[in-house]
Amino acid sequence: MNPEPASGRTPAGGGAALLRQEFRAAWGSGVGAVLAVLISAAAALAGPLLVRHFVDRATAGTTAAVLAGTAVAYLLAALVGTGGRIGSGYLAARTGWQIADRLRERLFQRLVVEEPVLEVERRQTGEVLEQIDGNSDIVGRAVSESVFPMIGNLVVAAGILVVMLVTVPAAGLGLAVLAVGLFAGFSRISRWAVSRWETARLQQARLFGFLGDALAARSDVQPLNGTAWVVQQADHRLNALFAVERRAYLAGRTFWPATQLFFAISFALVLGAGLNRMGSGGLTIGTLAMLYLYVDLLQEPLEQVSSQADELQQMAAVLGLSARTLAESPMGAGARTSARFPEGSPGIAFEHVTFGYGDETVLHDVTFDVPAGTSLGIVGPTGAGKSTVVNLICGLAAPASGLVRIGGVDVTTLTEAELARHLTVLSQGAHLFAASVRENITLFDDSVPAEQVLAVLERLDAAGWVNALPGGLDTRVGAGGRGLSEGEIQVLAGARALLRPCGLLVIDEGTSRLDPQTERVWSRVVEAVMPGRTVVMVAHRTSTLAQVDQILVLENGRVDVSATGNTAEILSSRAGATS
Ligand SMILES: Nc1ncnc2c1ncn2[C@@H]1O[C@H](COP(=O)(O)OP(=O)(O)OP(=O)(O)O)[C@@H](O)[C@H]1O
Repeated sequence: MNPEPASGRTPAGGGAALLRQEFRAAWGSGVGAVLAVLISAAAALAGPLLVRHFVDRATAGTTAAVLAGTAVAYLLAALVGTGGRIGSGYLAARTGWQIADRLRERLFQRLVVEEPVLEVERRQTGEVLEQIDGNSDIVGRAVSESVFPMIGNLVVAAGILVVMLVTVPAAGLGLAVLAVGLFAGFSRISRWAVSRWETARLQQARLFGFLGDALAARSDVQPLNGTAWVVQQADHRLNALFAVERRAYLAGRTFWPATQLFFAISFALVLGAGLNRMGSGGLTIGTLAMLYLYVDLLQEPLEQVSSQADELQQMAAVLGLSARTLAESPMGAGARTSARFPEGSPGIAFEHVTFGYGDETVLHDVTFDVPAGTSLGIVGPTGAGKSTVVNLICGLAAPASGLVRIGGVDVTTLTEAELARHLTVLSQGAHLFAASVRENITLFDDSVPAEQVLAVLERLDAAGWVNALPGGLDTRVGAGGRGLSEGEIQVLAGARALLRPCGLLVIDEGTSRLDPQTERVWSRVVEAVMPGRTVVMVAHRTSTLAQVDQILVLENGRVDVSATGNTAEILSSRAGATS
């Protein structure tokens, strides 16, 4: 169970705060993993103590029973240590993947669900996926494979230092000073490496964005002989990424010779001091053996710490980036209220609307009115601003000035859910999911009965075609409608729009270039979905324009008043002009 909502904002404090938040969400297995790590560390520390006991008792001539008891205790410690390592490995992996899944969910929520559609579309799919999945994966792997082992290694190292300070104080103190120096150096190098890893992660996301684009454009690129260019671009990006990653990786690895030096100095200091004290009778042979084993035990944690450094630095970089992403407010997030508009077919009004993408104004002082239950066709040359008008009606963008009203209510004050309750869209570019025909029509709403879906298809004259498919309504469709004709895709899009009991319909004719048969199917779909609704249609063909009550002509983002008006008059004047 998540103690916090998946979309909860990350407080100030960046990556560390985010990691703490995520740990709190996976606290059960996290605490278990820490306990298991502490148990295995304690077992590792107990080994040399038991050896000292054994050697000192043996040299003092104790009984075989005491020695056997110590040996059994040693074996038990080894067994507990192994059990602790297995348990911590399992719990650490569990914690890591819980954290990764939650982070994935939060990043998805932020970058895909909360972000306005137009912003999401601006970014490359591969880049967004890499930011969500690639980054969460790195955090999950680092938590399970490096964070918990690192805690165990630090506990073992600290325990050894304490034993050294008690047994050979001067050498122990020297080691403590060296360890503090090593830690400070490591922190410094890490800060540098983390910033390199941040750059590397951003570059990797861009690389994936490019690869996703190249994949999507494959059918265009190949005939245009652009493959070499794509490969060259990918190569260029990979080389740049490799250069940054190499620098970041090397920064982590510079720690390795330092740990080796620390180990060599520890060996010399502790054994030198130990031998010296033994010569003067201040140390038993058992204690010297224990010191040797402890210094030897230090090698593994030190090596692991240096080999895990780059994984931890990458994790820190990713956490920092993710925390910044999660803390940003979605662009254009305004004060949406619980405003509602009346049931039925609401009217639409644009009042002196001006709008631009960035600095470029694309709609200038646009005013029009679509009374409830009537229809408006918007025409105009490419780039005139037709789709932008639709974006404003659908709440995908907000006017820079002026008002867009639906049912008399300012559309920017409506929540997405309230707008979606009243608005349905029919687009020639409708996306079909890799799912069944039925799921594509109901948009995965299992509560809609098959009979209702078939009734809708009947109204589009398509029930026979769907029933003849190998699995009927349950036939699977390829992603983007692969395996279906253009006309069939439009029928499914029409069925989707018909099924939703919304009083407001937006129709987006993406193109006028349809073959005659598909055009006939499209006209039939449009005719079936319009009755009883307020309709705004971006129109590209006369056959569909004939079905609307009014026509609005846009030219360079402005309403061409002289050409705008009642459909019958405009169409007859056009016919007159061309006859
Ligand atoms: N998401 C966007 N970001 C930036 N500029 C955009 C965006 N969408 C459209 N534009 C620009 O806004 C202007 C109007 O575009 P819009 O898509 O509304 O025109 P349109 O009349 O629908 O064109 P078409 O008939 O070719 O679809 C164009 O100059 C276009 O380049």
